[in-house]
Amino acid sequence: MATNTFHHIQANGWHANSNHHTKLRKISVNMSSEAIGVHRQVYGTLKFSPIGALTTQSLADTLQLPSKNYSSESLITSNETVLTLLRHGESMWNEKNLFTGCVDVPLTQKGIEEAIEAGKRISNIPVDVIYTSSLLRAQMTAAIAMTQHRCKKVPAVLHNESEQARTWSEIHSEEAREQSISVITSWQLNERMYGDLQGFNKQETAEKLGKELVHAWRRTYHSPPPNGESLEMCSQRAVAYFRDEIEPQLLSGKNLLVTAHANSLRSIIMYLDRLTAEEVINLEMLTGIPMLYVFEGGKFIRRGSPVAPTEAGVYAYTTSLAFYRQKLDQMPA
Ligand SMILES: O=C(O)[C@@H](CO)OP(=O)(O)O
Repeated sequence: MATNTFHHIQANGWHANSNHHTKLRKISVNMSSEAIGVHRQVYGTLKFSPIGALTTQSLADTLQLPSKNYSSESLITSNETVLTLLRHGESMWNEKNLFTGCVDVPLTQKGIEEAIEAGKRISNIPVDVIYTSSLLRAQMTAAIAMTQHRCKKVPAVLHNESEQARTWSEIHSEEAREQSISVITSWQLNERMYGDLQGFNKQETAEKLGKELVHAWRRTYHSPPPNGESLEMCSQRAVAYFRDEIEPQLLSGKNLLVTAHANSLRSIIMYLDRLTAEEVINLEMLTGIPMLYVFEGGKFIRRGSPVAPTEAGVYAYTTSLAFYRQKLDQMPA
């Protein structure tokens, strides 16, 4: 991989060390300057999906926007939707370098700050529904990130653990419902279950049992840690959930935020980017760095990580996103 390419990916908080499959292409995005106010070049990492999001058709579709309603659903009238993936901020066990897996520990102060920063980065990206794991650190990250969102909607957890919990958490005012974003929690998005390693220090374990063995448990696709899940096992439940629950929502026009974990997200990205078992070894997920995908025509196109809310280029990903940002600008303060 060319040095520039590697640096670009690193700058986006995205460590994909694979050097022969990641192609960086420069995409010239020429949008209506009157409508969008930007004409910029956007850099995207393309693996196997062709770029198809920027067509005159989608621009024409997007131009038919209602003026009063600020919901992202009505703003994005093309068939395009966005998927934002976000690993939780630093947890108290990340800080201590302990194998965490399904142990349910909260964020550190640094993790809270990372979630705020992530929220700023996605504050102009539409979010209609939030999916999160059933673990506190992912839920905290989603809730904290949404405090920064310019739509000012309130995330509200749908409690689906029993019929009673579902009924008792219902919102009955239509106005309040419109101003809220449903949060759907699912164990299938949880971190891989780390088995007998949960609670042990990663470095000490590597020193005791051998670096190669521990690296194989942590990063390879097929090797399960003792009594725990391999990435493959984690992938079977996380990707099945993604295909059965998350993809249909994107297809139905919803823009989604998914907050989850290093290995459930590695599984999902492996599926989205069609990585091989070899390639996924080098896929590292940083805490609190959002990654944006555009979903159009049944294809996922990775668009990188939004850098900052002030960065004009962020809004030049697609015309629909630029319009959504423009509508947010018009919202009363
Ligand atoms: O401990 C864990 O649960 C995970 C993520 O922090 O560790 P790893 O770096 O091995 O994926």
